[in-house]
Amino acid sequence: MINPIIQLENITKKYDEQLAVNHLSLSIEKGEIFGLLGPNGAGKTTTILMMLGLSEPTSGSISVCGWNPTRNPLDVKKEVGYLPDDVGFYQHMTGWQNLIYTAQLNGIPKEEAEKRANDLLQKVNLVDAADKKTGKYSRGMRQRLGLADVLMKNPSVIILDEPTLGIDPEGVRDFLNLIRQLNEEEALTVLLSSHQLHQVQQICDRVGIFVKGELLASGNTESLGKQLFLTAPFVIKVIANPANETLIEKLKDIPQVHRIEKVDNVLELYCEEDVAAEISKVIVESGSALYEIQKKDFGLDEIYHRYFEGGEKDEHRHDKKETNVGNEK
Ligand SMILES: Nc1ncnc2c1ncn2[C@@H]1O[C@H](COP(=O)(O)OP(=O)(O)OP(=O)(O)O)[C@@H](O)[C@H]1O
Repeated sequence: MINPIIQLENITKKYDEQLAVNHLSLSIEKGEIFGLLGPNGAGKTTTILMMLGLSEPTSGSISVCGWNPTRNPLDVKKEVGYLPDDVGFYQHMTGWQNLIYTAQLNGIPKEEAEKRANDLLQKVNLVDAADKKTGKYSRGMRQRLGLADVLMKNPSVIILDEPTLGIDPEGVRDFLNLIRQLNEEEALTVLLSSHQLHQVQQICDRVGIFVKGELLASGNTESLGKQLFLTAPFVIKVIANPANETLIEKLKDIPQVHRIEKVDNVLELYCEEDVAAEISKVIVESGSALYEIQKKDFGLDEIYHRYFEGGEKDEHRHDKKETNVGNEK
């Protein structure tokens, strides 16, 4: 990594005997949007608190904007805006007043604070609600105000813990677009945690899959599939007629094909490489008609099912050959 702004090296965090984070190493580059993704209890919040200097790692080292958060929490606080999952405002104060109050706490001069509050309220689309008490804001409005609030001190990094929780689908889309826009316009580095892989992966440059305190894989979604499903990262879906045992036996002879699943005339071939051309050739040469062949977007659906719907297995680093029914090689 050329220019890491956040770097965790071999971080472990234990709460008494409970291991919350296990030998985590992670680098986040300046200007990227990184998604720390994993089911509840994976250790996401604990990791964030350690980056902010609000919790001390049991072992390992952390650098955020060049600072050690345990030793220099105030220097980290100046550079990093943090939006917790349960953002709270002074409910009797308006959105505008809350922002100005945050500016005062951060020692921002009045004139600059007012200008910044105006700009940010516009950016997060809350100009019309600026004079409304935050006690009357919806969850989505509070999240948008929260974003404006963390940006008041002009941070170089923002960390958002479960930022889409409790927002309706349209609100989620708007909120994520806003994060992307701010990342581009303000050259912000964004770290967000979520257990909603499908929701947030669209705006993340890279994601890390975090399960039971361990980072199982990180990268863009294609590379995640390859890392997590080592033996057969490609799934090729084929509709052929007849899709009988003779054809299946011939397809199994392709060395890169690990396993085949069949439902009616649809075959799904789990392969270690993209051998779609070879598969088409075998089907046509065997005399079957080939109606459709396509590469399935395997990584995300499978990752989602296995890691985010509670289906994760101890054998997570291997492909699930053993769970297949029917046409195992
Ligand atoms: N203060 C604490 N004392 C003891 N155990 C804790 C503490 N905070 C977290 N844990 C445990 O550490 C593990 C990781 O929790 P953490 O809150 O970091 O996960 P998470 O991925 O943020 O989950 P969620 O999405 O539910 O917030 C869990 O098993 C949790 O019970």
